[in-house]
Amino acid sequence: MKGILLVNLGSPKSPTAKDVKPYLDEFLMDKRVIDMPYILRAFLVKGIILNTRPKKSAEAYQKIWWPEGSPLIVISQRQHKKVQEKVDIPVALAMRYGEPSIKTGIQELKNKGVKDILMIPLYPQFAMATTETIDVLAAEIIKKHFPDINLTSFPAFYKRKEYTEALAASIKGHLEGFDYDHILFSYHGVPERHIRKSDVTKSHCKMDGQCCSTASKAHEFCYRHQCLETTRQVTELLGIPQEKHSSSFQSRLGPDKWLQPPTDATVNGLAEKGIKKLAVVTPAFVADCLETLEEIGMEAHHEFLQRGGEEFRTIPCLNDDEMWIDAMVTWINEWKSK
Ligand SMILES: C=CC1=C(C)c2cc3[nH]c(cc4nc(cc5[nH]c(cc1n2)c(C)c5CCC(=O)O)C(CCC(=O)O)=C4C)c(C)c3C=C
Ligand SMILES: [Fe+2]
Ligand SMILES: [Fe+2]
Repeated sequence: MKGILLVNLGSPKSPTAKDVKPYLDEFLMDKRVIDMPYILRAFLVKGIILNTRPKKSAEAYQKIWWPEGSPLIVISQRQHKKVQEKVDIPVALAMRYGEPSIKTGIQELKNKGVKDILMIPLYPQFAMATTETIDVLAAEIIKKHFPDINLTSFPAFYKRKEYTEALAASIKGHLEGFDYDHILFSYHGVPERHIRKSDVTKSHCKMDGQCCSTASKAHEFCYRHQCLETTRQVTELLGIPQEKHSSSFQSRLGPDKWLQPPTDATVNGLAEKGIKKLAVVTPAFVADCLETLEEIGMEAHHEFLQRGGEEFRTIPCLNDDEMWIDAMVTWINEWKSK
């Protein structure tokens, strides 16, 4: 029998420093997230970051936590339930960090008689820190614990029309009645080094403003290209002119050079340039989470108003939007009928 495994990032068990610490430990000790040799990574994460960040992050989580739990988890559960209602094969949900684990998700499917799994990492754009780490861990788990199960991973879906059309329709709906001056596409950032490491040609990605719009084999695994391409496709579908939109990268952590331009400086710069009505959309996430609800919905919103902006609209992620659920159902049915 065939089955589906949906995988997202994961959240701490509760918004307390005590529960945020092990979550950050597992997350940041992943060599595809902080891609340093083990000794250096352990020094940076266990010796420095874990001393102060859990408390600061817990405070941020407390601001966005829902009575039912972490928004990322609750929304992922809603997505899981809706997809399951629309397909006739078992669907399980797993998280890369924390619970429910990928191993538990595969076990759940196996218990239902599944031998052939389509795993869908819930990230529209490929990144070493997201899609790749899920693929690698799932392959290790299969090899070690479930050698009789066949697993196929669904690639990043940034250019599938079901996704871009669902995103465009959702943005359109959320912009209704809002006569915005500018719309910012804010993607989660990654260090520039991650882009170079994923460059299969070893020479294409220069982060020079040209490479991502020049056709290359590198783009299959270029996060920056896939983000900029997401913006291009969606703005084209919505007819948003060039001068009314831009893209930026949020959530920088650590001393490395991250993708440019940063969202915080971009939002501040737009306000200082006289933009009064700003909409922000976050297409690197398919479920609202700390990065969208707090960093954009609260922090960026506040900074924009402080600098003379008048109206700020955070466009929700796709969450359990029907067109998005139907997009996943279409991909599942296509795979199922192969
Ligand atoms: C080196 C650090 C990080 C990289 C690289 C990174 C890439 C990356 N992350 C997401 C999606 C999410 N990240 C989230 C939270 C989060 N991310 C980092 C660090 C890196 N992310 C940290 C330390 C945290 C935890 C919160 C904090 O302390 O700031 C989340 C939210 C999770 C939640 O529980 O709500 C998501 C989702 C992507 C897509 C990405 C690369 C493309
Ligand atoms: Fe992150
Ligand atoms: Fe590029």
